[in-house]
Amino acid sequence: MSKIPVTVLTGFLGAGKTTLVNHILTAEHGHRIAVVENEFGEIPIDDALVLRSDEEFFEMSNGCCICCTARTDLIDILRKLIQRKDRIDRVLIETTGLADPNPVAQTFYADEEISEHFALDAIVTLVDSKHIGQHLDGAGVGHQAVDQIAFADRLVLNKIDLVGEAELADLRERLRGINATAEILTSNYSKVDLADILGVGAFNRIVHPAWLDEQEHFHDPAVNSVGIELDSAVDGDLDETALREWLGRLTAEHGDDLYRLKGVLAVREDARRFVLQGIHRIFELRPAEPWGRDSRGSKVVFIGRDLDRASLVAGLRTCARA
Ligand SMILES: Nc1nc2c(ncn2[C@@H]2O[C@H](COP(=O)(O)OP(=O)(O)OP(=O)(O)O)[C@@H](O)[C@H]2O)c(=O)[nH]1
Repeated sequence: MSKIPVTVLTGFLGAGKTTLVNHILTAEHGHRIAVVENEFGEIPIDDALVLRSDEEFFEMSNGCCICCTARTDLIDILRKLIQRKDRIDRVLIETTGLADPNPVAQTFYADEEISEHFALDAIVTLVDSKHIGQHLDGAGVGHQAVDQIAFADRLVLNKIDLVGEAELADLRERLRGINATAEILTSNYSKVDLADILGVGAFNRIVHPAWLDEQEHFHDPAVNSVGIELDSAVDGDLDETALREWLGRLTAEHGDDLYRLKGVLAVREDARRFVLQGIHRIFELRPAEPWGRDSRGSKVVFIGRDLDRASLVAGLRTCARA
């Protein structure tokens, strides 16, 4: 049974989230998306569209529906969506004002029924290209605007009508300094190709090798990124038990500072690649495609605050010697 992919949408105040949601709810894009709103009442939809108090979902004419968690919690909403599964093919959760995607992400791992039907797909962060600079100026880690950029899988630079090419190039450079790995898209009035933000499989995807090369560009001292590469022929494969224990300890002890961990790993005596994905204290390590003729090796990227490269390298190497 295929799981319904879930996109988590974040973005600082005024970035264009509501504009995107309105676009999803009204345009003929062919996707049947359930939009879960944090707070109902933010979307400027007609009076005619306002939910009656006993209704939890409002169906739009393009096949999408909208529901809100103000009245009930996310798990309840998702349970109800399971019953409507034949009518939706994607879920988008707008995390209004929520800097930390951890509680939302947790829902998809911690609850058995939910994780059976849904799979976290990607975290998409909308950025107001004109104004984000002033939010980032002087903002340290822990500031919403910085954090939302740091943990994104996709960054959508919106409002590009308001900036020139040079300004946009500077912005890209700056965002690369906070998040070396997210794919960057641009938009006007949040008009993105929905296929670019929904069902992208960031949580399933094999890590792109270019990620590690991009570490060199990382220069924001507050948020840093540590990329580690082990060549199996030289350093050996990893022991799965040791690896799980180490990751468990690492995320338990440093979960607050670890925004994302992602990687592809060579596990001893297993022909398959193992994919690592994590957000703060949640991590998932699972087998994926076989290595085949590719040479085996482990690549991991940690993104977070004040990460200690030496101890991360030592920790991972220990798993290769276990
Ligand atoms: N010029 C320009 N304005 C835009 C664009 N996208 C959105 N806006 C405008 O920016 C304002 C804020 O957009 P919203 O979609 O409400 O932003 P939001 O992220 O939902 O804002 P909050 O709910 O405050 O977090 C609105 O007036 C939009 O019409 C764009 O690409 N260019």
